[in-house]
Amino acid sequence: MSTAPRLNRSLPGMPPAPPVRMIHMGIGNFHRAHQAWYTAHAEDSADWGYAGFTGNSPKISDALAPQDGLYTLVTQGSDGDHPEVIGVISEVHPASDHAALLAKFADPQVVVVTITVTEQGYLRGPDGGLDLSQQVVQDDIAAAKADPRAVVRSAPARIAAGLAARRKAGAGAITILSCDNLPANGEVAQRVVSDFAAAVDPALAEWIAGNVDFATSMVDRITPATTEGLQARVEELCGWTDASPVPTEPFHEWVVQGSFPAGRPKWETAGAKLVDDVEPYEQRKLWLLNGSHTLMAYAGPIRGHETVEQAIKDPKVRAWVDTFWAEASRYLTLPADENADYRQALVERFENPNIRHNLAQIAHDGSTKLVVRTIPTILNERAAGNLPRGCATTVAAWVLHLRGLGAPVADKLAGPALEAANSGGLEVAVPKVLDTLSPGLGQDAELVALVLEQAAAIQAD
Ligand SMILES: NC(=O)c1ccc[n+]([C@@H]2O[C@H](COP(=O)([O-])OP(=O)(O)OC[C@H]3O[C@@H](n4cnc5c(N)ncnc54)[C@H](O)[C@@H]3O)[C@@H](O)[C@H]2O)c1
Ligand SMILES: O=P(O)(O)OC[C@@H](O)[C@@H](O)[C@H](O)[C@H](O)CO
Repeated sequence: MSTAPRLNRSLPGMPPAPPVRMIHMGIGNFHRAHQAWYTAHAEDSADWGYAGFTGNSPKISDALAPQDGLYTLVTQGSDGDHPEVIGVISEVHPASDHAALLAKFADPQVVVVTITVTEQGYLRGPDGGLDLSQQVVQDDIAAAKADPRAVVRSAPARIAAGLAARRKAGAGAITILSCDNLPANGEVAQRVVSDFAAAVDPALAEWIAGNVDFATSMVDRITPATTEGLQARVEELCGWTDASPVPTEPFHEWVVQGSFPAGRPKWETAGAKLVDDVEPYEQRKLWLLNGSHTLMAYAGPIRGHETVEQAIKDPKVRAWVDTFWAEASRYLTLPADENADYRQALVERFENPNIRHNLAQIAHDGSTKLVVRTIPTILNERAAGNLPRGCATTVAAWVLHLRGLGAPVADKLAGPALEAANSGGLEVAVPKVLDTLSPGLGQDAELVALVLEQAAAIQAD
């Protein structure tokens, strides 16, 4: 049993809690390595504290509340582990503390809400709007109609309930800033929150349209899940126990587009880029980094790999990744030489031997991820008359994954794809799975043949 003290603000040298002027919804590892890090490193960090809320499970709030919101961020580079205490989370709450969430939204001092609720947390339907067919959405609409302060569970409903409380309090304009790996994540957040509000109270939807800035951002920092080994390492390096330290890589990037009518931390002083159009950066990151992660997450485990590092160092996987990158790069709008440098830097980041990024973690929720990471390049390539072998490798590996090979399936929305993938032999399954990703794609005989070829290649040797 350790005799080391638990990390908390009364230990010598710990930072004071800044005043709460921001909310984070979906506090997990990524928020703590990224938005909280940028805030802690901004020149006005002493003025900007976070009230952090988990997205669903109370695991992180249970770990951080006894630590006064403090945690150890361990940057794992080729030169070893660098621990740092991050102090900008001034208070932390479980998602179930709905009253606290409403109180923070109603506070005029609070002017920014960052969110990381995962790609599936937005509950989008096939038309991009809020999926009204989902039970949780229907339950939340009924609850919010009966009482605007009623406890609701989905992210769009919780944000809309917070905004209703803000409108009632006359607390003024606010920015909702999405930090999830989704293209046009600000527009996506705006659409699902506005759809929810319109279903509950059209006047609220109108208030949102006039008072809420939905900002968009490209976020990047490879941040795996915490391990017990990291907890032991922190105790060894720092002399305190931390129930929830965060491992991360040295690289970080944040490109933000928003008007922030009520202010924000000076994130640019910590290296964030504030731009008028985030889309070119988003596309490059989602297609090159996340797209190749997705390829490796399904193909890697079938070839016996557990981590990104192992997969990228397998020459066969590396060749598939290079092929995929060449295909996707044809449709990027940033300068070609910058994209080439970006790919080279990605190889170095993926090969980092000190970061253990499990492929099974990245394999979660493929039905949502392939649609934004792989399908756009397939459609672009087919329209140009090309056969995209790299993209076909991702699809083939995903079909094999859905048929039980490699990492276990963890994807609440994969029902139709799972059924399609297991409906017969691969020749039957592949067109059906392609149709779940993009209706009609399964009719493309040349593409189907290529996916089958790559399925054989993944399973060879
Ligand atoms: N980890 C990374 O390297 C990384 C990098 C860039 C972007 N991101 C984005 O951040 C998200 C979270 O990643 P993480 O590493 O912090 O994961 P995590 O598992 O550490 O935390 C996930 C958080 O999301 C919440 N959540 C999960 N499902 C939800 C749902 N359906 N509705 C509302 N909240 C939900 C959880 O309660 C938790 O608070 C990713 O899905 C991705 O979009 C992560
Ligand atoms: O976080 P997800 O689940 O959207 O995707 C898994 C990884 O591709 C992702 O977390 C990357 O590590 C991250 O996007 C790097 O910035």
